[in-house]
Amino acid sequence: MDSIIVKGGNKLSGSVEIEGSKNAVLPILTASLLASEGVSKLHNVPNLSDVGTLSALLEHLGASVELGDKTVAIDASGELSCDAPFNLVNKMRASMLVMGPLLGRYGYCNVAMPGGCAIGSRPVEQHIKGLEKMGATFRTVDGSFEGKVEDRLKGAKIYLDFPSVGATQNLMMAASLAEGVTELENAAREPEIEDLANYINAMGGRVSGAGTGHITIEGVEALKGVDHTVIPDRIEAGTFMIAGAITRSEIVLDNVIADHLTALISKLEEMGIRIVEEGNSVRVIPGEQLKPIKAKTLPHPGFPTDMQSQLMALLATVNGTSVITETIFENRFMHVNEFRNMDADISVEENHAFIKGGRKLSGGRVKATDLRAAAALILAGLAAEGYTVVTELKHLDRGYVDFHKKLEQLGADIERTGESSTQESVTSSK
Ligand SMILES: CC(=O)N[C@H]1[C@@H](OP(=O)(O)OP(=O)(O)OC[C@H]2O[C@@H](n3ccc(=O)[nH]c3=O)[C@H](O)[C@@H]2O)O[C@H](CO)[C@@H](O)[C@@H]1O
Ligand SMILES: C=C(OP(=O)(O)O)C(=O)O
Repeated sequence: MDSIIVKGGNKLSGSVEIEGSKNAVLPILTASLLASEGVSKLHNVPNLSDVGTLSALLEHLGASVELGDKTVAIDASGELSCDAPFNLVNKMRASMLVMGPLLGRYGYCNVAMPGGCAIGSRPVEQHIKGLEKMGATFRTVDGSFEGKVEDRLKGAKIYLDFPSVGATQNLMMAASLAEGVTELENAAREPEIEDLANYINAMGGRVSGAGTGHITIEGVEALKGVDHTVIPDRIEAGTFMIAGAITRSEIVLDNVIADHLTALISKLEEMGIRIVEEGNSVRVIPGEQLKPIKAKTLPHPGFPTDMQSQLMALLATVNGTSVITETIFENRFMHVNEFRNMDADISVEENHAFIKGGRKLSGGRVKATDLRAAAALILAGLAAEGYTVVTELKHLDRGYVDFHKKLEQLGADIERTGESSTQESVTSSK
């Protein structure tokens, strides 16, 4: 079984290059299905297993997908199939994002339900309700959502009960080929939504207001393939900010949009860590004595749930009691037990975690419970006494390119053992 072994205590120094965003490239890959002519070429694509998984699904649907060095070329101009089977959908939630493009282009989709996952049940009723408002009808057959549209989707006014990232993306894509204008109210405002809107607009679409809670989409007759460069991964960047902070080391992160990280940066500053912008780079300068804080996860521009476990690792090294409140996913404290195995003093009441920090963490054998927990446990290992062994790395490979190699380059004492000790994420999962 693959594992990462970290010996804690090393200081880090130097710089690290941040990859393109996983959560931006996945919807953009599915949006490529909207193009009935031309080829899309995506740049700054991270070499992640999720990209391989989704590419395999697009190929199953009939698109041709060519993976290169940080690029993917997608030709979806031929006739596509509209059936996304369970074995290709169950590995990742983002597979649901083929629904909007298929309904928009063909008026039909049959997409298996990915089901719940470690961090919560993750229902999709906001996706379905919005698509129904645009004229689709759904039935569930053998665990799949079969959606049909008479003729063509129609623009509609849609209010989202919660600013769901995935629902906003699915509806934006569907509406781009609908007849008339769609207005999304209480839409998600994540930077990845803006990146998707920019891609759709370059393809010939008409999306305005992305990045705000009110998005307007004017449907067009057809879209075409284009070149697009994916935005930097704000969560990978945030994870490396914490790598600097948890080892009390000054490091530099290259290829970062600091404006996408305002909530995290403000929390780190509150703790006594300076984050200095230097063009497209940021320098992380931890103070000597860090302070405990309170943080609450919220939809963007609030503090991201995808940074919650990494922040918890850091707070476990800071004297005093910190409190983290998780409001996005009902079951995203699975890593707490693993941190406890490293001697962290953390208690959980409902959706609040109380972290009594300052006691030296000790190495141990721990299991990644989800993607971000994998990174968080490795970060904790950097600060722990002795050796930490982190297993279940399939989660890590979904979202981090060469994580251990990047940390080693910065000076960490870390190695990866097992079959895929050299990460070959994209090709191995396709
Ligand atoms: C590939 C990708 O971009 N994944 C991100 C995306 O996931 P994803 O798009 O799945 O996240 P959503 O914003 O949709 O989900 C947030 C919350 O809303 C709930 N919900 C969502 C849809 C719905 O129809 N009904 C419903 O109740 C979910 O169960 C969850 O509790 O945003 C999450 C929240 O920032 C991030 O953690 C994920 O990394
Ligand atoms: C939860 C995450 O991703 P996904 O929605 O793809 O599971 C994440 O990136 O932390």
